[in-house]
Amino acid sequence: MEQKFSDRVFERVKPLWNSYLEHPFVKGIGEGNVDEEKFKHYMKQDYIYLIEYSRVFAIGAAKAHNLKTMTMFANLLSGTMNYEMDLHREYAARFGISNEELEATEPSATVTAYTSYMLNKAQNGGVENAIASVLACAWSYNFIGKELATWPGATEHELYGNWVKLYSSEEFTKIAEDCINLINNIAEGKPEHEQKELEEIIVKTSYFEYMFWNMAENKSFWPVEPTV
Ligand SMILES: Cc1ncc(CN)c(N)n1
Repeated sequence: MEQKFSDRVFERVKPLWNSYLEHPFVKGIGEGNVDEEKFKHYMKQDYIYLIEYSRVFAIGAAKAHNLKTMTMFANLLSGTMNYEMDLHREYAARFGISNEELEATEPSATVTAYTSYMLNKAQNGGVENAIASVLACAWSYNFIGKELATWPGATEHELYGNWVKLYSSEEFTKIAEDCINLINNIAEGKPEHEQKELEEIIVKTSYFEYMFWNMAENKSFWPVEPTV
């Protein structure tokens, strides 16, 4: 059977994605013992990350060559803004954070770097760059969610259970699978050097994902100069 582009990508990123499962913040969600202040910081930063991530889907829709691809990007955009971001709004309400405050969150250095990278690639390339920029985001969260859902008590945890449930849900699995199908359809038949460029975007965004988990664990924002 012919290898799909996503199979080759998965082989490359698997060690890095497996390391997410060892990350203290991710493990803490699965074990239900993440510090609440760290989780609040993560949730706020993730909300504004998702606004920029949604823009990448919009760019993909605008650059699509046919109606089927355009519709898929539009559905991914709607799924993110209405389904995934509802989780963040629900957590914010529990923490007493208004939607206005959530939306006005100042982006950290990691969020700024990550979203600037994705938007730059999507704006300066074709539709293939748009989907390559968001693939690791959707797919790796589903990879993590499905794994954590097998950990004892993870989906029932009173605070973090909803996170695990959403990212392992059928709806979110469909979002991840739609991204995988899009990249396979778009990468198919492209010359090796172009496939390599897409693979590089997916590897870089996978590194950014790791940096995001670090940002959450360390509650980091911007580095502070010791002398100022
Ligand atoms: C940083 C990040 N990456 C990916 C996802 C999943 N859309 C997310 N919510 N946040």
